[in-house]
Amino acid sequence: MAKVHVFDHPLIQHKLTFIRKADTGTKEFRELVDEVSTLMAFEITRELPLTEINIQTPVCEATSKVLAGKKLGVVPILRAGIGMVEGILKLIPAAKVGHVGLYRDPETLKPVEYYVKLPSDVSEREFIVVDPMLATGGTAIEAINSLKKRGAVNIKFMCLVAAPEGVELLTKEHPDVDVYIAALDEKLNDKGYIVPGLGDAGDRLFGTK
Ligand SMILES: O=P(O)(O)OC[C@H]1O[C@H](OP(=O)(O)OP(=O)(O)O)[C@H](O)[C@@H]1O
Ligand SMILES: O=c1cc[nH]c(=O)[nH]1
Ligand SMILES: [Mg+2]
Repeated sequence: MAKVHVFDHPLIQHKLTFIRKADTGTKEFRELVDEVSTLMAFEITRELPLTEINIQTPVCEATSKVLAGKKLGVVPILRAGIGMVEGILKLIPAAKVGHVGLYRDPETLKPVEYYVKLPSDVSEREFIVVDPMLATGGTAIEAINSLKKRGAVNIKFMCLVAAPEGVELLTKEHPDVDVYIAALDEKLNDKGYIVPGLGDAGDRLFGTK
């Protein structure tokens, strides 16, 4: 069964408030999404394996811990997921970056795939699929289907704001995928937007309508 982690760290919650505010402009919105993504990456990497190496400190020889070199991949769901990539790479710069392009049809709310590019060693990597919004869940489910179809076996999903409907469907469809959320909101409205949410994440990141 998938685990659902809601990050209640005060810095994440504080920054998210300003991301949500309608009068936050594109520049500040993008910077805040970047910062929250770094903070979430700090939490999500908590269980990365370590190994010990021998080093010389100015005082003596010692054994000390370094990352064991697990192969990681970050996969933003285009477009809005792009806003989270740099923030994550600040902490795990060696991760490879794949892309899955999906948009949600505004009438049917069904996801439409238009692009996929993943690292070649898909089955050996641990992937973090990122998108600021998990609304109906259709997009995240399709993105993960796309990765699994190409051989991915180790996947986490990370988003800023989720609706309960999306979390329920995603964890039902992909029980092996743990979900990491900055805030679990109240519901979806009749247009499929998260309430209270933050509006259209892609439009707010890139200044489009
Ligand atoms: O959970 P769902 O109901 O599927 O909705 C969530 C999706 O909708 C938004 O993308 P959008 O279609 O606006 O594309 P964009 O990133 O290009 O703006 C958002 O960034 C998610 O990808
Ligand atoms: O609230 C929502 C729902 C889907 N996509 C968004 O960008 N925002
Ligand atoms: Mg959008």
